[in-house]
Parts: sequence; structure tokens; C-alpha cells
Amino acid sequence: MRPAIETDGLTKRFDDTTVVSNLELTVPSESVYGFLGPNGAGKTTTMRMLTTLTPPTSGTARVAGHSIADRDAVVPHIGYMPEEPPLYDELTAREQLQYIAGLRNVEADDRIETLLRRFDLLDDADERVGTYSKGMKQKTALIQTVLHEPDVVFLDEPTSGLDPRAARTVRELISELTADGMTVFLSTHILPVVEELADTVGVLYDGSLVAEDSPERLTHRAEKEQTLEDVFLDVTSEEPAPAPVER
Ligand SMILES: Nc1ncnc2c1ncn2[C@@H]1O[C@H](COP(=O)(O)OP(=O)(O)OP(=O)(O)O)[C@@H](O)[C@H]1O
Repeated sequence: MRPAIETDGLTKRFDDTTVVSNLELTVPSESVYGFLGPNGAGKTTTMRMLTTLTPPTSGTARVAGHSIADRDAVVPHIGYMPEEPPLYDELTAREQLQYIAGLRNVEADDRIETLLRRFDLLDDADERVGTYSKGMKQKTALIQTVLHEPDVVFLDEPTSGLDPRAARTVRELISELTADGMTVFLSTHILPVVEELADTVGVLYDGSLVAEDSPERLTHRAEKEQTLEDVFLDVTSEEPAPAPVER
């Protein structure tokens, strides 16, 4: 099966600063790719290139089989939930979701109701989004991202601001998306989420991919077993790891 995402030398520079450097990624279809990296590593910039929102300075990528240079071909196949999702405060959640379904040209009334119920939003679906809590907005944004059943879903911090129950619903939904044939490209700082869901983890540091493997292999690669947090700190450290203390 064709990979969901393939990049070839993907690079982004702003003025003289290289923010994403020569990225080579292959994300198999129907998998979850956990995209990690410290603040400012270039994760959002990568996602913005892969979702055609910003062009690369050099290099190429294919998403759902289409070149990211062909925005009209890519957009129907993807969903993107940025860290600060665009929602209209003056619309109700149901209106917002119907509006997005209209823009996407899909008939999604049943799916909207199912997802609103799934996320415990049905009782508030006719209230204005402007009155919502952060978590309720986040859930509305997630629904609008997957409404049209895209092939590839890009999620930037999808569980941020969610209470434990809502966060669990999101994790369950991500698993279901891949079971339904979607691919999820997930950026988060919440490592247990990645550990639980990701088939492959990539760690970006200063614009370069410094580690990539399954969570199991990453955490077993040292002589002693490490947590994903240990691995993350290890591969994103400017200092060499301190020598073990002799006792
Ligand atoms: N439009 C822009 N113009 C100039 N620099 C930018 C622009 N967008 C991002 N950057 C810079 O690129 C670098 C990477 O930013 P990016 O938002 O991709 O990082 P990130 O890994 O998503 O960080 P975080 O985890 O904090 O969200 C940062 O130094 C940022 O200041």
C-alpha cells in the first residue's frame, strides 16, 4: 500500500534561518505517527508544509498520494487541527460543523450527530461556541477535522485543555480513525499519549529528525530500559549525556 506521507528533502527557511532541514519521512497508511520535539523544533512548520498552508523552500512531499504543490488535490484528503483551531464564536457548534461540511461539500448530518454525542456535546450543540470552555472548543475542532473522513489527519496537541474523560475519548477516536483506514500524524508534548497510540515516533530537534522508530524499540535501544521521556531528553540534548556516577 502506498505510504500516506512521503517527504523528500523537505526544507523550510525563514530569511536566513533553517527551521526544517532536509526532512525524510515515510508514514505508512493506516498508522499513527507521533511527531515529537521541543518547543520551536519545527513541528508546526512541518505540518503546515504537509497540509499545503506554507510552501517548502526546497524539497517535496506527497500526502495521500498527491504532491503538496497541488493544493486542490491534497486538501479533500486531509484534515488539520492546528494548536489554535479556527472556530466562529458567533456560531453554535452544530452550525459550525454544518458550515464546514458545506465548505467540504459533504453530506455529514448523521456523522455530526454521532460525533457530537460521542464527545458529550449534544446538549450544548445549539449554544454559541463563544460560550464554550477550551475543552468544548477543542472537541468541536476535532469533530470538524474528521467530518469528511479524510485519509490523513494532522493533529497538533489534540488533547491539550481536555479533561481526562475527553482526553480518553480523543485517544479512542484516534485508534478508531486508523481502524477505519485513516492515517494520523500527531504532534504532542504529552508523551504517554504517543506511547499508547503511535506505531512510529519521530523526534525533531532543531529542524532535523534525530530519532525515528517504534516506541518499543526506542525505549529498549539503550542497555537499560528507558522511558520515552528519557529517550526524548537524550536525543534533544545539546550536552552529551553525563557519565554515570561511580559508587
Ligand atoms: N512565519 C514565520 N516566520 C519566521 N519564523 C518562523 C515562522 N514560523 C515559525 N517560525 C520559527 O520557526 C521555528 C519553529 O517553529 P514551529 O512553530 O514550527 O515549532 P514547533 O516545533 O511547532 O514548536 P512548539 O512545540 O512550541 O509548538 C521557531 O523558531 C519559530 O520562531
